[in-house]
Amino acid sequence: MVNEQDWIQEQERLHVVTQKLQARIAELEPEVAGLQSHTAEIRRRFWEEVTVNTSTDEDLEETFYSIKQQEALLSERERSYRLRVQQWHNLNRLLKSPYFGRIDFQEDGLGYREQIYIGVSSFVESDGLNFLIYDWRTPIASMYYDASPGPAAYDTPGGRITGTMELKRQYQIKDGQLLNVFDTSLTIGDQLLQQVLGKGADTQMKSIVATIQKEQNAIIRDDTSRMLIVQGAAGSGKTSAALQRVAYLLYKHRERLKADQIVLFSPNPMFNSYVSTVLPELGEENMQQATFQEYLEYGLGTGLKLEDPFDQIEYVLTEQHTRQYEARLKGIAYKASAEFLQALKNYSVWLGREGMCFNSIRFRDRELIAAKRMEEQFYSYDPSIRLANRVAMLQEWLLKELTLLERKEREEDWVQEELNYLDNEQYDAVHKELHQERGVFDFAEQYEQIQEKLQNKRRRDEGDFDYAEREEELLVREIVKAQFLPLRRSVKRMAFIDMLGLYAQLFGSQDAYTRMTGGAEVPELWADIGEQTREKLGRYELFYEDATPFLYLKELVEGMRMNTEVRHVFVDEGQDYSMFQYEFLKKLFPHARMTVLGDFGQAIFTQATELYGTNSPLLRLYGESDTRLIRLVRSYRSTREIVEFTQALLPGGRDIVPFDRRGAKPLLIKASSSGDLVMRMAEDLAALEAEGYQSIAVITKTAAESSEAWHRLEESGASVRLVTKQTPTFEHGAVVLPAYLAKGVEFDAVLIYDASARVYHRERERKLFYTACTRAMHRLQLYTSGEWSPFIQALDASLYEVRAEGEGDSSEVPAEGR
Ligand SMILES: Nc1ncnc2c1ncn2[C@@H]1O[C@H](COP(=O)(O)OP(=O)(O)OP(=O)(O)O)[C@@H](O)[C@H]1O
Repeated sequence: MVNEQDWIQEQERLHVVTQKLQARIAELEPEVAGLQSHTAEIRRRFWEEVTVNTSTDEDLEETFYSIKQQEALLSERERSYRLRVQQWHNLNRLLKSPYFGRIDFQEDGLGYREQIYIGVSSFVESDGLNFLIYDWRTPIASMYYDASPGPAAYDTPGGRITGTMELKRQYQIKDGQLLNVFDTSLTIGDQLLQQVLGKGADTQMKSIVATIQKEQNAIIRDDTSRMLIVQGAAGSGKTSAALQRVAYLLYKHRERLKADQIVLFSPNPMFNSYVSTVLPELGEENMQQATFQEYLEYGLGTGLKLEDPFDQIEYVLTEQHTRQYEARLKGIAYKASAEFLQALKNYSVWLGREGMCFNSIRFRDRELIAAKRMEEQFYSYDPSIRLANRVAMLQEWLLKELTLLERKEREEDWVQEELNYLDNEQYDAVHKELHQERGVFDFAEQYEQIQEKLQNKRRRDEGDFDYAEREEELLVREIVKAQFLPLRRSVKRMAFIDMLGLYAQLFGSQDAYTRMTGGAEVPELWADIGEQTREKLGRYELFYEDATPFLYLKELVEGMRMNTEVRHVFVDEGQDYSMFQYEFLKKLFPHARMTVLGDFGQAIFTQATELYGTNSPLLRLYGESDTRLIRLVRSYRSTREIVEFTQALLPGGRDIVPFDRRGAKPLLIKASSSGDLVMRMAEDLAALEAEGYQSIAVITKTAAESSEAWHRLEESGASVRLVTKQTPTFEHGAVVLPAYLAKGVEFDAVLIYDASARVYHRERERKLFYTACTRAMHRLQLYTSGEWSPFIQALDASLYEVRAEGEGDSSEVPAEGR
C-alpha cells in the first residue's frame, strides 16, 4: 500500500477523471441518440433525395452518381454513428474502473516526467492532447508489462524511445471506488495477482489485462512472426494470452483488421461459450470460433457420417488389446502423419494419369452417362493441365451433355404419361407462362405489322401462335427440366466424382499403394488398417482419423477452397492436432498468420504433435526463420500444492514453476468399496459447497464412466449435472464430465472419480490423468476403492494427504506409496 499523502492524491485524481468521464458521457448521449435518428432519417428518405431520371444516357449517368453520393453519405453517417456508440460504451466501461496501472516516465532529452495511467481504453481531454488514460495496447503502455522502475524503453512506429521509469503503481478500482493502490518494483506485482488468482472459478473466462505477465506480453504483442508457437504448462495462461492477443491485434490494426478475419479453433463446443465474454469485456467484437470437427463437417457435406474426436478417444481408452485395436492405433498414427499427406499428394499426381473413379449419372433406372465415358473424356484432356482444372472441364462437359440429353429425353414415352397425370397447379403455372409469352408474341406481331407498312414489304410468312401446341411443348419441357434439375445440381456439387472409391482405392494391397503413391511405405498391419478403413467407408462412415485426409484428397481432386480473407488463425490445445491437420490449415488460410498454443504434457489424442524443441515438426510448417517459439513455465491456475503434485506426474514436469499461492495438499481418499466411494464423494461434494466453492467437477476417464458416476451420485442424494459432448455451456455448481471435455477449463475443486490402477495404468493414460488433475484451482481430491494408479504410487508421499477408510484427514502414506 502507498502512504497517506499518495492515497489522497490518487483519490483526488480518480475523482477528477470520473467527473470528466461523466461529463463526456453526458455530452455524447444526445449526439449518439441524435445521430441514430439522423441516420435512420437519411435511410428513410433515401429515394426522395435522389432524382431518378433515365430518359437519356446523361440522365441515367446523373442518377447513378446521385445514388452513389447518397449511399456514401449514408455509410459515412453510419460509420460515425458506430464510432460514437463504441466511444460511449468504452467511456461507460471506464467509469466503473478507469485504470488499473500507472507508470511515471521521464523520456530522455525531455525535461518533465509524464504520468501514464493505463486502462482498458484511452480517454483524452477535449483538447485532444492530454491523455488522461492510455489504452493498454498503446506502445507506451507496453513498458508497464515489460519493465521495472529504472531505465526503460518502448518501440513506436517512429523508432525506439528511451528514458527512465520512475514509478510503477497498480490500482484496484471497483464500481468507481478506489480499493487498493500498490507500488511495485518488479513487473506486475505479486500482490494483485495473488488477489486475482485467489478468487473462485467462473463459468466464463476472465480478461487478465491488469496483470499480464512479461512473457505473456511477448505473445500478445508479437506482430512479426508468421508462426508463433506457445508451449506452456497447464494453467500458464496460454488461452488468456491468446485472447488478449486478439484484442491487441484488433486495436493495432483497427483500420484494416476486422474481428471476422480472425479464427480461433477451440477444443470443444463448450469452450466456445467459456471464452466468449473476454473480448466484449475488453470492448472488442468476438473473433470467429469453430471446432475443427465443425470445419470438417462443413467441408465434407452431408453424405457421410463422421466420427468425432471424442468417440475416437473413447475407443482408444476403452477397447481391449486385440489385433484390430493395434491396427486402428497404427492407422491413426499413420493417417495423422506428414508422410501420408505426401502420399496423398503423390496419389493425386498418379490420378492425373490413370485411376480416376467416377459415378455414372443415372436417370430412371438408366445409365445416362456411364462412368467409363467420363473416364475417357477426362483422360482425353491435355495431361499437362492440373488435375482439379481437368475436373472442372469435365464438369462443364457434363452440364452440356445433360442439356443435350434433356432435349432428347422430351421424346420419351414416360413424358407423355406424366403429362396425363399433371395436376391443376402445374397446368396453371404453364398457362400463366403462356400468357406472358402470348403478350410478347402479340407485341412482336404488331411490331412486324408496322415494319411491313413502313417498308412496304410483305413480312415472312409465319404461322399463327399455335396455342395448344405451345402449351404441350412447354409442359413437356417443364416436366423434363424438373426431373433433370437434381442431376444438374449433383454435377455442380461434383457428385460425379467417386470420392469414396478414390479414397478406398488407396487401402488395397501394399504393392498397389506403393505404386499409386510414388513409392510410399506402408505402416505395420497395413492389411488390417485397409480392411477396417474400407469396411467403414462401405457404411458411408468415416473414422475421425480419415476425415482430414479424405477432405484433403477431395480438395486435391476438386480444387482447394481457400479462405483468403482470414488474417490470423489461432489453434488452442494445439498439441491435439496432427501435422496433417496443420498442413491442411496452412493451405486453407493462405494469407493468415498462425498462433498455436498448447502443452505436450496434455497431449491426450493419439495424433498429437510435439510443439516445442528441435524435434517439433511444426517448426518446419512455415520454416524456422518465420517461426517464433515462446515457452511459458509459470502456472497460475492451481495452488502451489496442486502444481507440485501434478508436475510430479509428468516425466519432464520439473520445469513447471508454481505461482506462490498456498492451499491444502491434494487429498487421497481410499474407500472400502465402490458404494462407500460414492457415499464419501457425495458427502465431500456437500462439504466443499458448504465451504463456498461454486464450481466443482467430478472428472472421469470416459463418457461411460461419467454417466455411471452421475447416476450413482444422484442416487446417493448429491446434486450434480452430467456434462456430455452435446452440453453447450458451462453452468455453476457440481458437474460430472470426462477428462477430455474438461480440456482448457478450470474448477474450484476437482474430484477424480476413480484414480485406481484399473482405470489409469497405461502410459498413454498418464497425460489424460495429468490433464484431469490440472483443472483444479484450489482443491484436488482423488478417490479409489482399489489399488492406487501406478502414477500416484510413484509419487513422493509428501505431495499429498491421505484419508483412509473411516478416518479423517491425515498425512499417512497409502500402502502402495511407501
Ligand atoms: N497474467 C495473469 N493474471 C491473472 N490471471 C492469470 C494470468 N495468466 C493466467 N491467469 C489465470 O490462470 C488460469 C489459467 O489460464 P489459462 O486457462 O489461460 O491457461 P492455459 O495455459 O490455457 O491452461 P491449460 O493448458 O490448462 O488449458 C486462468 O484462471 C487465468 O485467468
